[in-house]
Amino acid sequence: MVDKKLGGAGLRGQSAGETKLCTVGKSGTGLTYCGYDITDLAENATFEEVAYLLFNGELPNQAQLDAYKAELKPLRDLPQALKEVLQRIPADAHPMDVMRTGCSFLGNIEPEVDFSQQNQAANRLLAAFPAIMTYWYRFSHHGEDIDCVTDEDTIGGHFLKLLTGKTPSDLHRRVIDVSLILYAEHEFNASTFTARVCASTLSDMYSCITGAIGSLRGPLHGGANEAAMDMIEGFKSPEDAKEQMAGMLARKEKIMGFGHAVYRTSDPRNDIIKKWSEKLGHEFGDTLLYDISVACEEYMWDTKKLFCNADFFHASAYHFMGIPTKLFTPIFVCSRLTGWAAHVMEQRDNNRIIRPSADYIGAEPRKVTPIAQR
Ligand SMILES: CC(=O)SCCNC(=O)CCNC(=O)[C@H](O)C(C)(C)COP(=O)(O)OP(=O)(O)OC[C@H]1O[C@@H](n2cnc3c(N)ncnc32)[C@H](O)[C@@H]1OP(=O)(O)O
Ligand SMILES: O=C([O-])CC(=O)C(=O)O
Repeated sequence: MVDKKLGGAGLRGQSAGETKLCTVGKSGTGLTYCGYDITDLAENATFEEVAYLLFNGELPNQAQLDAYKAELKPLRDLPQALKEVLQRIPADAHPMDVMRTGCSFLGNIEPEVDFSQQNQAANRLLAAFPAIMTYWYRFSHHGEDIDCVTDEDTIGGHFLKLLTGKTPSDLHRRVIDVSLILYAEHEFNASTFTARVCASTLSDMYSCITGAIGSLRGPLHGGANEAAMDMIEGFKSPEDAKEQMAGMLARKEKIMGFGHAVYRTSDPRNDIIKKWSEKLGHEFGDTLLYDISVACEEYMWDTKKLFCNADFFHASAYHFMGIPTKLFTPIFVCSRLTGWAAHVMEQRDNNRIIRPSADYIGAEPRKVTPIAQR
């Protein structure tokens, strides 16, 4: 892991543009948003403050934060036409496909007609994504036609209340808020780069975000938190985890939730979510899943020098909060939308269409043989 191959396939380590939004793998803890360290933000800010920071470049003061939250709250409800679309999506659909469709459909009925509406479009998605996910989930899985408005003050609390219908505990509100902060932004990762490529053609905000959701869906990116959950659920004990992981590595299988395209020795988000996972395990009254996760972490480091990325301890943390596994990656969407939209705005500010070149490795020039002679 320490000797990561740079350049070549995957554009690893190559600069593909400039950003003021984020640094990954630089000095300090290795992740900053607009100059603020992720650990500082996770301890001393809320997700709405981070969203404001990414969209405006500065943290809000209290009056600005109050005004921003007041602006977002009326945008939480879903139009009837969107509810009807969500009602038609079956329970066995992939929830990331639901998010992609929800985003795309909203772009049909509330389009971003010109770029002066970009903040409005981003705020609409930020406020409405929790309801898109939970309205579909509760309708398709439990036949409930839920009210998409809650009295919860924050986006995280609003999501938890929509999911369960119950007022969340302060601990759960805080953990989901921290999780949304951790997932909000990460420089030129695959989904953000997708959004920027789309933005560079001067396309609309909804198209950029819809494309980004498609890229986040894969198990090598956002889908890893669900894949990690599926894996750790199959381990009976910390000892069993180590034994089974040895087999997986011998079969050259990828262990989801480990490794990173940029970080070499650790992901700064891991320590933060790991601590919250431990706390939640104690509150849950059964820390087995946490203990198994710690055994996986130790084993992977000892044998392969591979470390947990942001996704690994999110699996146990979300599980302890009673969140269904299939909603893990959609929560990532609710958060990363802020980073994606901020990058779309930044790309538009100084745009040139993104169009790299390829090294040709195909056939030498040749003539078309008439079809009867092929
Ligand atoms: C929020 C996020 O999106 S974080 C990323 C979430 N994704 C995952 O957790 C999926 C599992 N991890 C991976 O597939 C990879 O580590 C990635 C996609 C994140 C990064 O890929 P790369 O930058 O190509 O990995 P890297 O160059 O560090 O790989 C070095 C070696 O370690 C191996 N390796 C890397 N990660 C893992 C893993 N999780 N399990 C097993 N082997 C691994 C690679 O196969 C490679 O081996 P090789 O040289 O024999 O081919
Ligand atoms: O940066 C990456 O390649 C993946 C990642 O951790 C993220 O998007 O949060």
